Amino acid sequence: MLELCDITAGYDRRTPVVRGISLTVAPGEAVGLLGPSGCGKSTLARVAALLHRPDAGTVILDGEPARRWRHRAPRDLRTAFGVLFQQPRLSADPRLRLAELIAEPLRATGRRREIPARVGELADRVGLGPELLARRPHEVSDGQLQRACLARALVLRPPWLICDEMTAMLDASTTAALVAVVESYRRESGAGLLAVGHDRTLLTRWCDRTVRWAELGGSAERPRTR
Ligand SMILES: Nc1ncnc2c1ncn2[C@@H]1O[C@H](COP(=O)(O)OP(=O)(O)OP(=O)(O)O)[C@@H](O)[C@H]1O
Repeated sequence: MLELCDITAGYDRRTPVVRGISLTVAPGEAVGLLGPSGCGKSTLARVAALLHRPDAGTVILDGEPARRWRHRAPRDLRTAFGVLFQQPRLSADPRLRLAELIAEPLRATGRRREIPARVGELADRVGLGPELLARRPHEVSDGQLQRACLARALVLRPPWLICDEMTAMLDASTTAALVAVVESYRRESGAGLLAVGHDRTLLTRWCDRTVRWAELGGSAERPRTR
């Protein structure tokens, strides 16, 4: 269970952008979080993935409250999340070829031996051929780079996925392809998903339930079921 309890977070303690938000994702569940631009969805998504320390409130992962954040979080908690952001270029090292980008989490966790098989399998899954895998981020389209970032997010087989406007920059067919990859991964792994965005049609089709930002807050979650 991923529990966000009464989270207050932001970039200046005097004016938090997220105030007293609570949200729960059950194992295997897909929850969509809808909200207008600038309301704080990305900030909350980063808190959920242990990438941003909240000013107040608790993130509880499978009963264990998170106490450390970013690189200070224990590895097993940090690697429990596969995270995808809206702009793949901001989260991709421009020096790495796509194959190296996908392999990065395996390298960082000392699992180099798994790299060839796992990168091949995931490249197939997201639809990247050998020629694209040899290119660097500036030599591919946003959609191709996002495919590589999705492969990277799945490479450690995380039990949780956090997708922050993952498809906002993409066309309809790439969006459908990436959502299909996420869903097939979730079917086989049982991973839970928090998908953040402002596309109501996409999120209500994709997720088991969708909650609106305006409905969250205080200490109680008031989910909207589709
Ligand atoms: N690194 C930062 N430093 C200071 N303020 C920030 C930072 N990142 C975001 N903000 C501000 O926090 C607020 C919430 O931003 P956030 O990105 O969480 O919203 P969002 O709902 O995801 O928006 P969008 O849908 O446009 O991506 C905004 O007012 C934004 O300007």
